[in-house]
Amino acid sequence: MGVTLISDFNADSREIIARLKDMKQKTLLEAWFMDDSREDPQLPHHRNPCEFMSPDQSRRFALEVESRQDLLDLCPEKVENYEQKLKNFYTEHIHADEEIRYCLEGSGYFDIRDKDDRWVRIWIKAGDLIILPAGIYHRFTLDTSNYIKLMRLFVGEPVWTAFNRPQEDHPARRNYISNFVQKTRMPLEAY
Ligand SMILES: CSCCC(=O)C(=O)O
Ligand SMILES: [Fe+2]
Repeated sequence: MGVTLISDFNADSREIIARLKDMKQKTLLEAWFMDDSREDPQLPHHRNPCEFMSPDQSRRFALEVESRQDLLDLCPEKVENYEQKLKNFYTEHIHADEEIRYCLEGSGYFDIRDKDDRWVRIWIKAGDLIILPAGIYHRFTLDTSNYIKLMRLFVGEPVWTAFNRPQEDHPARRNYISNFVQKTRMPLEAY
């Protein structure tokens, strides 16, 4: 299940952001470990047998966003250089800042690397909010429905830059490894 459903998108975007700010925690999205196949990325890529993320594997995030956002309507008719954009989104990368996305319509897959470098596929649908920490390796693709409408939210100045893997010396990567990956190796009671 997602975080919340905000169906009234015509509401002032500041109101939406205020509502997002009210949500103090993020619930587990539908997420699973991926198989190793290089076939069509838009297929679900479950392992056999399926291996879903457990609630304990999900982490909580406090959400603080400023009122900076834009909309991305991702389908062939509405986006220039659609094929190239999709290819770029599916290239493994990091950012210097958090990546915050709220799904208004449609669906798609965010793939993130876990601490053991396995791909975890997270299925984002209308009403879902995802916040990827700065420095986490990730990529994105549409699913077979071929459409998603995303609100991109930023803390501070919008920065789009993607740094493709490998980026082990990037400050955001180093910070992520020391603050996040090492903590997730500790037992849960240590939080
Ligand atoms: C379509 S939004 C997700 C793609 C992505 O990782 C990015 O924009 O950096
Ligand atoms: Fe990204």
